[in-house]
Amino acid sequence: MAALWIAPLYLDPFAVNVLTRSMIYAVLAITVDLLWGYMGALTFGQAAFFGVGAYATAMTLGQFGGTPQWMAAALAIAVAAPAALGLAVGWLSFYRRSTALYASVVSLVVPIVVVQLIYSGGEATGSSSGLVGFDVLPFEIEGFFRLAAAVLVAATLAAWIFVRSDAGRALVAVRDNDARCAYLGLNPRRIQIVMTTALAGVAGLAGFVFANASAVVAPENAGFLFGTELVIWVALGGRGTLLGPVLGTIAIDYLGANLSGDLPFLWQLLLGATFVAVIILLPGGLAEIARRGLALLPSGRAEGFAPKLAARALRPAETASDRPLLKVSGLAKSYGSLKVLENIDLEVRAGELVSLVGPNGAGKTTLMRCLSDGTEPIDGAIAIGEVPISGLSPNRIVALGVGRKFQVASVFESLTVADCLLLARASQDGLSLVGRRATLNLPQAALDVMRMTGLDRMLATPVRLLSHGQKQALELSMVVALEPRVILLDEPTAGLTKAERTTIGAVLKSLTKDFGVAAVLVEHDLDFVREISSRIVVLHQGRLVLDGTVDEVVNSELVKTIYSGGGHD
Ligand SMILES: Nc1ncnc2c1ncn2[C@@H]1O[C@H](COP(=O)(O)OP(=O)(O)OP(=O)(O)O)[C@@H](O)[C@H]1O
Repeated sequence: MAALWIAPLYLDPFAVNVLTRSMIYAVLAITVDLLWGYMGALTFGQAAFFGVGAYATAMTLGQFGGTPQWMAAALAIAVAAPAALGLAVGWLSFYRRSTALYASVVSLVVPIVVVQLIYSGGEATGSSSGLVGFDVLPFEIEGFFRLAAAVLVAATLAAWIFVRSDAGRALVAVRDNDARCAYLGLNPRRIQIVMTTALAGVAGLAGFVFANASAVVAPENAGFLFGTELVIWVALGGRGTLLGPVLGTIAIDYLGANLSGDLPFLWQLLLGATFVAVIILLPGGLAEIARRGLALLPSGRAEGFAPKLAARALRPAETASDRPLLKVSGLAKSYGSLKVLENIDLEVRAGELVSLVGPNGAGKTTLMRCLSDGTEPIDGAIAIGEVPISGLSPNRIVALGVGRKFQVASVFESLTVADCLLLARASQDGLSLVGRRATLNLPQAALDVMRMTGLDRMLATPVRLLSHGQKQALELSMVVALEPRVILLDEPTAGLTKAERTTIGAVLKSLTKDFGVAAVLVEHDLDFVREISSRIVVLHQGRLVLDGTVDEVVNSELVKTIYSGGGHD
């Protein structure tokens, strides 16, 4: 801060002017980095929000003058207008079932639309010539330099605190695996929309400073070319790091201003070639070089953060009752003309562990999907407790008390073991926007799974370094940490050793017997099924062909025929 404060006294006016602009662009680079580097949404739209903020400032000050009241009003409009546009764009980009590519295309269209609006705005927007001659803050160039520096330092600090907080972990979780986020009861769409809105507001703030500092706004400030440049600067600097994009943007914009006047084509060529080289050779950007250098120093290899683990008291056991916790009536599901499930009736009560068996392709995973996602098109009805789940997205079904473990372990590869568990508790314990939770309170059953697989000693380990079996165990711990009333488990023991399987069996038995959880388990290991199930349901070619006690099913001729490859219609 001190260096930035005195820098304008030692720099020539050209450098002061250019660096003021570069630092404002660096604020924008931070917003692109948070959206793309951390949350995984490649965006070209930040230029549009910046342009709207700059134009809102210029139009307000041009119309009403730069009195303190109108200056404050211009600032408020410069933040609120892009934020409102950001809300609309966020909603359009991240509605349910939209893809990442779709969101990027929307972000590309927004600057084009905004520029067209500026062109067709006549005198109000100055059309292609932009706006000049409006009142600005009464600063000298040094004052604007310091204002830009203060905004940049504040934005960098705020972003730094945020990405290191618990909530920052949720951002990375959305990038890694938004489906898992939803199945932990978080709402990834809402996180994406809130971030788009908030960062559109920050871009608008940068636009306010820019309009004041440069005293001119032009359509290029909102255009998609500028939006693309921001992406290039962030990629070169190192997306997913904060200092990389900040320093990268300042360096490239400053160099560009110095070189592009004399060598416009050569500069573009140089920048393009460096961009391609960095993407191919150094996907982590220039920050990667710094990181590799730091990692060589003993002090550079800092251990990741790990909270203390503690057991939390589970809520009292669900009282045994005749009312089913899970009720499926007349369920049918087709993919086009392929009927995958037909006329399924199933009830699971508190304390029951129902195993779902059947040959490959019988429809077991599809049934699990229908039970945990109310937006799947189906015929028939499914209720959790007494609440019909039709139309409810997975995160709302989690809120009804349903936890689902997937067939292939679904965890967050870029996060640590502790972070995964933290996110599993987020829907109940909340997430801090500024700090880290020091103690992680998990249900005893989740701790048991952790202890027996040694995960409790690997809290700071990145998930991508875990073995297949450890990832399975971690996902199971996460699902148990949700404290579900109904737990859906698709092959939870695949890839685990015999000893681990036995312990998982004991954990599941305890969850159902002692805590009244209703469990549905898909499992191919019939010995395991026999040991722990209270009932077995046999699915064959999409139909429920048998629902009985362990003995009834194991001794059934029909089951023997199905598993020996017979039983076809
Ligand atoms: N998204 C989809 N689109 C089209 N067909 C699908 C889809 N998902 C599943 N199917 C089909 O539905 C049938 C049932 O699949 P499902 O995965 O539910 O079986 P499963 O019993 O879980 O098998 P496995 O034990 O191999 O996991 C299969 O014929 C499969 O090809």
